[in-house]
Amino acid sequence: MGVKLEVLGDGVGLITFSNPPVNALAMPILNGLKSKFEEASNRKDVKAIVVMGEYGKFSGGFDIATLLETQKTGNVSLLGRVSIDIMINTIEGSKKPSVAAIEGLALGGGLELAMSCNARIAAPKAQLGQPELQLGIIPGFGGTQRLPRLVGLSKAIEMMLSSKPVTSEEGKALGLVDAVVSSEQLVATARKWALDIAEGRKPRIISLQKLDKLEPLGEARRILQVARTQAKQRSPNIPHPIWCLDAIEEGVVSGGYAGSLKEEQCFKTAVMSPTGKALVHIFFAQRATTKVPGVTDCGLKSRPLKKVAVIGGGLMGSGIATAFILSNIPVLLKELNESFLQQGLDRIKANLDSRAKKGSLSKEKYNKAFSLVKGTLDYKDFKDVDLVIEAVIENIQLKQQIFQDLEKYCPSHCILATNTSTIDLNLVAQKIRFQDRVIGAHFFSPAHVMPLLEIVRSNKTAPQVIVDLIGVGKVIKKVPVVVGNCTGFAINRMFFPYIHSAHMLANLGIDVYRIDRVITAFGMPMGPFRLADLVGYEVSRSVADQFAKAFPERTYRSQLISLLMEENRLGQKNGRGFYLYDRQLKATPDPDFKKFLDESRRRANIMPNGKPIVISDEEIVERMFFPVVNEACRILDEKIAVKASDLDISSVLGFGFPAYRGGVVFWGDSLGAACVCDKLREWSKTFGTFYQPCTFLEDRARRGLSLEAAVDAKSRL
Ligand SMILES: C[C@H](O)CC(=O)SCCNC(=O)CCNC(=O)[C@H](O)C(C)(C)COP(=O)(O)OP(=O)(O)OC[C@H]1O[C@@H](n2cnc3c(N)ncnc32)[C@H](O)[C@@H]1OP(=O)(O)O
Repeated sequence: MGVKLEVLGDGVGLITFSNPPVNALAMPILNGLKSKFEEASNRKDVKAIVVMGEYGKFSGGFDIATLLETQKTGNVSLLGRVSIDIMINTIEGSKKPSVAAIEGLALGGGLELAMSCNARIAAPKAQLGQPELQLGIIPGFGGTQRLPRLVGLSKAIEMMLSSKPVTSEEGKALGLVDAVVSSEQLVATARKWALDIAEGRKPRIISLQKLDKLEPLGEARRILQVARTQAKQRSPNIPHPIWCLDAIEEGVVSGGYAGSLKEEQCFKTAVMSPTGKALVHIFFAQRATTKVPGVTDCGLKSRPLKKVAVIGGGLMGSGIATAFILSNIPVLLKELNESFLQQGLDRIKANLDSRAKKGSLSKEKYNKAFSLVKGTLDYKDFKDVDLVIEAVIENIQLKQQIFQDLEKYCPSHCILATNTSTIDLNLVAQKIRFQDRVIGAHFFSPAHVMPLLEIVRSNKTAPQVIVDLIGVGKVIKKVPVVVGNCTGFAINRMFFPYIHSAHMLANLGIDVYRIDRVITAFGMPMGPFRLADLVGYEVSRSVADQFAKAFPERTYRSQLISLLMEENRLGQKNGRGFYLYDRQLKATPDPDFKKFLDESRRRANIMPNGKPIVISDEEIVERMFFPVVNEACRILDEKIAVKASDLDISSVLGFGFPAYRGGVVFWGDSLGAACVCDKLREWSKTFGTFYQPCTFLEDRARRGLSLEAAVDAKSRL
């Protein structure tokens, strides 16, 4: 880690910085850059400066660990005054011109550093972007000022608000990059460019003072107004997109320096905001999922995967097969008969078609992907597969038979995985000899789209097999979360109290449409009743049965869904469920729905004195999610998950808990363990054991500890 200055024979001062793996701009690097720029600026033998990152990467941006430390300590001075002090005064204000030589990536602060130079030369396919909003913050080293001046306001706003990078080639077309040259030519071209500027053959462009790409004031204000309206509509619960637009506007109206001052202020506010804290937490939580103590720290390497077999071509199996072939892994799809097999292959084709229709799959890639799937009816074809994923219906006997067959036909190194979402792994593997190669690979529907892979290990699963499956997850671009074995594992276990709470509230007199509205306003993609319509009631019922058996004391059973089914209301599937659906599947509340609700409430008979309870929207959210936090605590206590951040990521990627609230445990902590515990205890007095806080939560609340603090009990796995 460090910054060095090398003065080359042609008079170019080459500044190289390194901070593996992504050359993050930690404070020592930024201070090193400042000092080397000053030195180069003052040296008589330096005519011009080229700056580049080591290891084929420019920079992944400001060091996010520093953001975390600032948030944890509350010490905003850790952020320094980089924008004014280094980017404007030292780099742009240098006596010598500078050129950035970009390879690999220039993201966030990395791109801001490059934009402070007088030109940017990039190797092909580098990624350039301002992804700060994804972290709940805004660009803080001048990005809100320089990007609009280089690429125009509309494109700059789009890049910042979407957090999406552009390639070198796109950057060239936009004016962000001055030339794209091969990696071998990169430094030589940058040196020449820098000398051309120093010797007057090319203009010295100072991005912060550029005006030609900025729209006239009236037009700029209109663009900003439209962006503001859209940002508020799209993300009503988060403030930082608006702060980003405020900083841009200040720069457009009052000039780049005033804009930089405004940006600095908004950047610091954003870093310390609840959204900034939550999204920085999510960034690290996502990267921590592949660090499993006792498994990934033992020197094991994931073995290469050449061929996968998927058993069952239903919705899940076809989605899983699609995920593999899209990542160039050959798949053998096994079905019971020709007709089922054809249906499975057709489903895979439909998945690819839908990608192609959206423009995200070229004809060539489509053909390549589809050529990688082969159908079979015979286990004899399994002799060279490295991984089998069973994705048949949730029937224990059927799964046990399949695993016995697999043990017979698959090679001895082959991993045997089940996609069950609820059934105990030990039951699935009960009848086979080598249970150490059995693992759960729980995908979420649609499997080729949803980003999460819940990897379930039993107490017998070999660490090598877990490491292999983490590797598989990465290959197929999923976030793998490793959890222990129990009914529902981690994600469905957290989710089931949410659904039960919704039904309890409905039977306590709260309107189902109001519940859905409140939960959507909180940030979930849809409310629990709209979701039930989408998923189908059979699935909900079979999962509910499993939970009722495993956790009877905290199961709440309602008659509502049975009442709907009795009248052939099956949800979205037949256009009538909690909602009515038109041809475009647009859901509208049904005025006649009240009769089902009244009957369900009559049968449940839990309204105090027979009258609906009266509660605020805030309490609806708490009643829905505090039991989820409570279940997360049980999962941590039982060591089904090894760290709280795994549950945060699981809740965000598995059931759509808003990332900007940091995941369920982080959110619970933001309210305080005592607050969650006290309310649950209070509700449990009237409404029973469903709300009873668990001992882990009680203990944390009593000791004033956070829920995410590490668990000290020994693992039960
Ligand atoms: C003031 C400024 O405007 C503010 C900023 O610049 S904020 C930062 C803006 N930059 C970003 O948001 C980029 C964040 N990083 C990424 O998107 C991705 O890491 C990447 C595209 C750079 C690389 O992706 P990939 O190759 O899949 O590697 P990935 O596993 O994500 O990261 C590798 C390691 O680098 C770390 N890392 C990545 N970017 C980092 C950063 N900006 N700061 C600190 N660490 C970073 C990761 O935490 C991870 O560490 P680990 O190995 O200990 O878990």
